[in-house]
Amino acid sequence: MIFLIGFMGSGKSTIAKMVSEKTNDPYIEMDQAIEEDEGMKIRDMFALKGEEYFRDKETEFLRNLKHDVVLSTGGGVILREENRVLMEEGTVVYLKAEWATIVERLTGDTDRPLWKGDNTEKKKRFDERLRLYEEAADVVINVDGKTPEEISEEVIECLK
Ligand SMILES: Nc1ncnc2c1ncn2[C@@H]1O[C@H](COP(=O)(O)OP(=O)(O)O)[C@@H](O)[C@H]1O
Ligand SMILES: O=C(O)C1=C[C@@H](OP(=O)(O)O)[C@@H](O)[C@H](O)C1
Ligand SMILES: [Mg+2]
Repeated sequence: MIFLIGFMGSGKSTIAKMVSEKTNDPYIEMDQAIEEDEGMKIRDMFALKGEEYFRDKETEFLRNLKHDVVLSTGGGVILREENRVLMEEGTVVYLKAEWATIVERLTGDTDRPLWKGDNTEKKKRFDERLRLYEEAADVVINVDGKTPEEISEEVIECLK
């Protein structure tokens, strides 16, 4: 099992798909799987049911994961201790991006309910989470200035 973790915009969804295409290992995009299970977009889930409801779905998803897959998680998966413990079952790869990289990629994004407010608020969330990503990670890959192609190759390389 490979878990890709990292802040919103670090490239988890993009890289999981690419790694899976290169290795032929199956992959799951956790946010997408939850959206399909719930029949609802994540931003609507946050708005209608609240963040905790979504967090429960994330934990449930990890508890029920049976098959060996490449999994792109959502950026907040590291918030719950139970999730961090569940991910110890596999290799946790942290896609580490500088704040400037995140801003460059997500400016104008309206899909992510927690990508909101002014930059100080967003940066605070980023800073608060850094330690949790580092702690949960088995492997850290710096993604700044690299193409998805290069990052995918690095992920595959470090899993050998
Ligand atoms: N290495 C990269 N270089 C440039 N843009 C990237 C790279 N990886 C992802 N992106 C872009 O950044 C945005 C966020 O990527 P995404 O895979 O959704 O991240 P996450 O799942 O971590 O939030 C998307 O628009 C994606 O195309
Ligand atoms: O960081 C977060 O708390 C979240 C990140 C999102 O996934 P991405 O990291 O793929 O954007 C998604 O799970 C949800 O909007 C919450
Ligand atoms: Mg994603």
